[in-house]
Amino acid sequence: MGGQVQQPSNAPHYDHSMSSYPGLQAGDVSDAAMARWLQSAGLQHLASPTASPSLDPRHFPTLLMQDYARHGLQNFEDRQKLFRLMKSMGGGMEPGVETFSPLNYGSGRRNGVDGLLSSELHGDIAGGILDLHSIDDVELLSEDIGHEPFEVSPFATVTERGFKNESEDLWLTNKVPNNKQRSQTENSSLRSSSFEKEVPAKDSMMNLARIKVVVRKRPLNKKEIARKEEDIVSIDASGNSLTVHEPKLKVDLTAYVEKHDFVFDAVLDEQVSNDEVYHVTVQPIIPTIFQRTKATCFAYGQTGSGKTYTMQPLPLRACNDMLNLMQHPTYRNQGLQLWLSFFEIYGGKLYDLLTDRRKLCMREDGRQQVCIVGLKEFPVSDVEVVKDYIEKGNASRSTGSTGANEESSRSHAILQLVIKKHSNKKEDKGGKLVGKFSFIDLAGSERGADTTDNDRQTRIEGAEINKSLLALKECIRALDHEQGHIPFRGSKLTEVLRDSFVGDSRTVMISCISPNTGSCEHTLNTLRYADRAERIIKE
Ligand SMILES: Nc1ncnc2c1ncn2[C@@H]1O[C@H](COP(=O)(O)OP(=O)(O)OP(=O)(O)O)[C@@H](O)[C@H]1O
Repeated sequence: MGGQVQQPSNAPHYDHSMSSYPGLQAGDVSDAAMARWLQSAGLQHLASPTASPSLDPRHFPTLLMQDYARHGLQNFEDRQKLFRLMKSMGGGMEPGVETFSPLNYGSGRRNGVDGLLSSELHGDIAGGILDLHSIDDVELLSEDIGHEPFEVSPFATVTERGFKNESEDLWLTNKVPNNKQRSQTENSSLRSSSFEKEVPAKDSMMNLARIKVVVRKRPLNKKEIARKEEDIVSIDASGNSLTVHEPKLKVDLTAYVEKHDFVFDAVLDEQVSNDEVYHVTVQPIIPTIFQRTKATCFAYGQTGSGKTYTMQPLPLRACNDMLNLMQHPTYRNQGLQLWLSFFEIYGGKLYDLLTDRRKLCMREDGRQQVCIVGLKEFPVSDVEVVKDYIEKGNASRSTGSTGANEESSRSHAILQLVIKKHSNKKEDKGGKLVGKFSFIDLAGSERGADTTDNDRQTRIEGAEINKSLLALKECIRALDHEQGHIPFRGSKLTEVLRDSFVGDSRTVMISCISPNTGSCEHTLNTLRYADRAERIIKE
């Protein structure tokens, strides 16, 4: 699996397949048509005359993953888009045929693929799979920003280019990075940033999907390997679908396997590094934080599935990119300052993780703005300092031990990065909020359902966690249906996140799954939670 694109077994010969290229007539591959076609897939930057070497659809049937970088496909999403283009050319598939889940998910997807193949050329390439092209044409203004939006610099160029680093090479060549390589790449990615020189244009930022659902599968751990458990999750090379092979027994006790297929915006296999997770999930949203957006990224999944492992590195990388963007001429003299706070919700109560778990209290002001009284915010201008804050906060978190994880989180931990604009005026004490990114490491999803545990405290924890996860799903549902009423009051978690859901918001949900046989039921539950969230979005 991971990384290597499988070549279609019956890849079309160039001469015969041209008529099936959207907008291209056989023998008439004009640059303009090529550009329009790439544009329809959100890959317009590859059509530029400066893109070298330029892409030629005749080479698609033989294009390998290792060729992607050479053609300027630097990031994961571009590769997914191109892969889908190649698929749509007939690489062993009937147009419009996709993997469908038994839950009948994907009926909308068929339309999307048909849209791509229409002569209009305006079809949404992903049909909502990677809904990066859907345009939010109603730009909701957040209630608490009184000032004008920042102008995008005339120097700004549209770019979706991510940064290429060693971890990406490792991923491409299908090798699992060892610990040394991992720590080297993770440190080097903190020094470099794709935003140092370029700020994406506002239009391209606002084209980002409002809600994105990504699945991450962790590798089998030592205990699971020792127990000879099997890996029952296979990931499609397209990078957006997966199959769970559930072992089952018939009434006559013969064994059989039931397959469950799911499709999401992106599916990351066990070889994908934390850097790549960052590029796919958080990085595209960072510039929007400077444009009055409030973003939320959370990890969901059973205990031991990798939520903390996935979430912990993200704020550090986000800080690095935000600080770099602040140095860009567009923002350098705007009086911007980055602030960090870190707290947890445990048993329905709030605790500041950076001030010895001081108890906090949540209030609403007259404008229904959520205010966490007593929460300490720290100014940040250096990633090393952020590292210390994150370590300190994590050490204060409420953890316990579960069968699957010795260091299991019993709380929801919320790390917020806030950009504020400060002026020299006397009355401007705290600065005005520009944008906010909340990173949430949720407690294990199965705890709420755990009725076998007789410990009262654990049952209270479970009930609270369950309530908040349900409330979170309800809010995402309401948000996506653009309902006037969003049920924030369903739990402390959603109340706290209230201001991240109103106005111009972006949400990324990372569903973490364990691949072993013993976790099958929880894995299916996690995927169904994510699948519902995804379907809510597409309906
Ligand atoms: N993608 C991964 N690659 C390698 N190791 C991983 C990966 N994901 C998780 N792990 C390892 O699995 C173990 C459990 O991960 P983690 O603590 O992140 O789970 P969790 O979902 O946060 O659990 P809990 O809900 O109990 O807090 C850790 O030892 C972690 O290092």
